[in-house]
Amino acid sequence: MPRIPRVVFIGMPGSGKTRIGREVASLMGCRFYDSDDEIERREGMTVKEIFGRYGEDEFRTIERDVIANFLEITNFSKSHRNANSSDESHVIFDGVLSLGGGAPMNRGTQRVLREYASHGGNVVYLDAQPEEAIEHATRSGTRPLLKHNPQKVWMDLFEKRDPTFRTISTFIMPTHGKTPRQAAQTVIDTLAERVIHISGATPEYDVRIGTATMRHLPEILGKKVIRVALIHTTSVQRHSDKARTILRRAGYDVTDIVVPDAEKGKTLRVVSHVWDQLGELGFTRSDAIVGVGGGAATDVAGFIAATWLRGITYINCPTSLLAMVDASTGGKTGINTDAGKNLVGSFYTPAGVLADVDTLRTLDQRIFIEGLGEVIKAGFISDPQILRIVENNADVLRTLDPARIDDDDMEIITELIERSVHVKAKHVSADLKEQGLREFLNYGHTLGHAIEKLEHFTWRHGEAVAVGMIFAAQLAQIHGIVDRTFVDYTRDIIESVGLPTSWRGADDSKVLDIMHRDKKARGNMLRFVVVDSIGHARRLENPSEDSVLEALHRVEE
Ligand SMILES: NC(=O)c1ccc[n+]([C@@H]2O[C@H](COP(=O)([O-])OP(=O)(O)OC[C@H]3O[C@@H](n4cnc5c(N)ncnc54)[C@H](O)[C@@H]3O)[C@@H](O)[C@H]2O)c1
Ligand SMILES: O=C(O)C(=O)C[C@@H](O)[C@H](O)[C@H](O)COP(=O)(O)O
Repeated sequence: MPRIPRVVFIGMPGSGKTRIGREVASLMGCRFYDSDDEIERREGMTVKEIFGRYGEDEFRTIERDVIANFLEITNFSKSHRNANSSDESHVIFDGVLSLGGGAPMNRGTQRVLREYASHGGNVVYLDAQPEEAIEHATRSGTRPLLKHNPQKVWMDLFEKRDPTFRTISTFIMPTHGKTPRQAAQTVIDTLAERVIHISGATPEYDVRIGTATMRHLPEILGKKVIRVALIHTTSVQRHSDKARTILRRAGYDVTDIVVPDAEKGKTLRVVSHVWDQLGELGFTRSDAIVGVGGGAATDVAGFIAATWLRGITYINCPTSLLAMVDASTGGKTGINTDAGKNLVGSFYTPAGVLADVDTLRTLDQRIFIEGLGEVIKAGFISDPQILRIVENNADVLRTLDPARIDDDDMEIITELIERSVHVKAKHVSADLKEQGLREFLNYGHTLGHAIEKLEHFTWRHGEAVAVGMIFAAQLAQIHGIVDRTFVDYTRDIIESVGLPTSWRGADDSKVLDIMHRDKKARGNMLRFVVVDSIGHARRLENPSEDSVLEALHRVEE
């Protein structure tokens, strides 16, 4: 089976393509290759001699062929493949390749790199500080190009190459302040991330799930952003501290804006107060918001971003399981009003979602388990494998102490997050504004939102959704859509992870009243999402009030 480099480094002269590339290869226990060495071996001449004898155009053609050969472009089949997963594959991703500084400027080489990346290859742009890179590049005195006025020559090249490097790379790695070893470790951590692309929205963006993912904040914000408002609650202070450090190191002017915890933060009063703060700070359209926290914090941060100056850039850094699997992705932003939950908001897409799974370690156990409500929902509406993983690991999940998550637990949790985000991505990419498919993400929410409101938010969102799913299953059974076994299975899996399975809280009329204010309702007609077989959702429109109340009474037991 052909072997293809797992990562290809590109960058300016002196950016560390060889030093960092070698470190990455050594940490991964694989071989390091340099395209210039390979060209010299193949041609039996030095790069300088090839330039001298044939000129740059011919050199770039040879270089393109060597790189294409390395990347086995012709061996790629149409089947999906991912260098970062163990998916079945017709090639093995192994080794590290470093390219000559000017290589990605050749159109043919660009096509080769794009094809490689489209099959899961990693093209890493080492983004070095000019002074450091120039110093490194000129130190050996072996680069003829930089012999005279290296500062100007390097900067001119940088102006030309940087935009291309940014578009051609699959990720950009700022190297400033890092030893080659640290930079290599960061590359390896990034390669281990699970990345889910969200399309069908402007901007399109990635959800990155892994460790220390907040390091990507600067590369997503880019160079135009000057001020960043870091919106968070005090309960996640240590995580927002990390974000602040990363942002300040990258040169942003960062202001912390602390909002009240949980649903208390999702109010117009809080939003209005933050608008005032942004006004005082002189926030312009080229400034940005970073929301760090649970789903309530990311919902309100997103809403503020959507409404300030009619929309500025924002990034979500979810820190609860529920926010990672659901709330942070998809661009539903909003606040609660006296009339009900999430009744005011907008669809406004983040520029990126950075889920650092290590932040889960500071969660309360109840909040962790709550998140499983939305995980199970994703399983019921779209991905039966999620339910199998939950079933197989129910004891671990129910008794998990987040402070003591070990590697095996983390693997299970990360898999559940990744799968749930895929479910979310499928629905929001196809239907950002909830005109059809996206409604299925609301499974369990019609009663769920009513419970939250009637219990004055003492019930957690995921807990209420859990009971809401049992209610929806009961309703589906009453309407002959599923049988009793399905209802029992729903209740059992929810119970197995320690989520509530019943609720008795209010007059029927109060529950019905809130259900009528659900966003899925149309006029006087109630509409529900039900599941007719595991992994497949559909709508149930205008069921009789008797059947709705019968289902409600069944969850009181
Ligand atoms: N926009 C969407 O698509 C979407 C989807 C699902 C849920 N939601 C919303 O998300 C909210 C529920 O999210 P949630 O369950 O994360 O609740 P939450 O935001 O209230 O967070 C739960 C609690 O955990 C704390 N917390 C969060 N991360 C922590 C950490 N790492 N360490 C310690 N404490 C931490 C929070 O401060 C809070 O006290 C609801 O408002 C719900 O409506 C939105
Ligand atoms: O993203 C969606 O769409 C969802 O419905 C996801 C839900 O899990 C989430 O709770 C959402 O906030 C509910 O939206 P709402 O419009 O019903 O309030």
